[in-house]
Amino acid sequence: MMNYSPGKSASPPPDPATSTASAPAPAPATPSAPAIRAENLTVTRGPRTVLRGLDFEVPPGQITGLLGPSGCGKSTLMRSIVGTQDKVTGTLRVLGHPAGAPTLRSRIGYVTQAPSVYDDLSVRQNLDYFAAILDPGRAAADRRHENVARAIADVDLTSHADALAGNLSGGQRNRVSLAVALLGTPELLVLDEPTVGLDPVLRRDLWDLFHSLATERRATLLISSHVMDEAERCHRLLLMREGEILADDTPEALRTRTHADTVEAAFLHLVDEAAATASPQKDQRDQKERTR
Ligand SMILES: Nc1ncnc2c1ncn2[C@@H]1O[C@H](COP(=O)(O)OP(=O)(O)OP(=O)(O)O)[C@@H](O)[C@H]1O
Repeated sequence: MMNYSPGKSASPPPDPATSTASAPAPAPATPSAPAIRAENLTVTRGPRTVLRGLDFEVPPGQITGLLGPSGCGKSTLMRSIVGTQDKVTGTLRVLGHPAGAPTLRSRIGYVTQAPSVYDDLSVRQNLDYFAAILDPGRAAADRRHENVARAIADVDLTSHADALAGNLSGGQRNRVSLAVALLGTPELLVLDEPTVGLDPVLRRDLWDLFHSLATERRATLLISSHVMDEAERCHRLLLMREGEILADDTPEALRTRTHADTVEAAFLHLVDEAAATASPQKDQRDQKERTR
């Protein structure tokens, strides 16, 4: 079990594997300044416009799910937010600064889809290495030791702390990456498909950890997934399709608005609605990009 006490929350979030439309995650009170604010955010990659004039806000201290089919632009949006994406135009403010500002480096934890760990180091050595970069010097040794132990416990790898990362399963290596991102106690965590390849028990435990980070550490989490049942675990959702935001709302409001039982059904409803109102210009543009 991960380092999380469900009893501390007013009402624990539902299990994504078994959650139903009647069990949305509780949302903490929303303070005013958004953690992320995008206006007319546009990104091109090669000849393609991958994100098309996005306008949205991500509230602080909550879990926002970024959902949509493969290739819709989720990773590109996350890369833009953490400042590693080229050819970004429009406005993108993160924790009150322009995305990519050096001052944000220690305030954001980012976990990519491919785990970034050293296979020839143990779990603890990986964490020690990144902790020494974040918080260098002899005087910080005790603090680093504590932070490393906490991050390893957060992701439930204490019993594997001395195993070589290269000998771990794919899901375990993903969790080492997540532990690295948790080291600096970041205010914003950007997690690109963190639950891919995990069994239902680990998935549930990770979602419990995410909720504890939001409720107890007041962190803001932006989590991408293309598994729609995980949407029910989020306080808010950004539903994406083909580089555009189809909806920006709570899971409950989305289901109510579309008269759907699940977020997946709501998403399909919104896709059909968007197709029905698509302009001939958009059809022409799509056709042109497909033939490039
Ligand atoms: N280097 C590149 N050059 C041109 N187009 C690219 C490049 N990388 C990605 N794309 C395109 O950008 C679009 C968005 O890709 P992105 O990886 O952001 O999608 P995604 O929603 O994260 O997909 P997945 O869920 O499969 O990870 C895709 O259509 C992809 O083909």
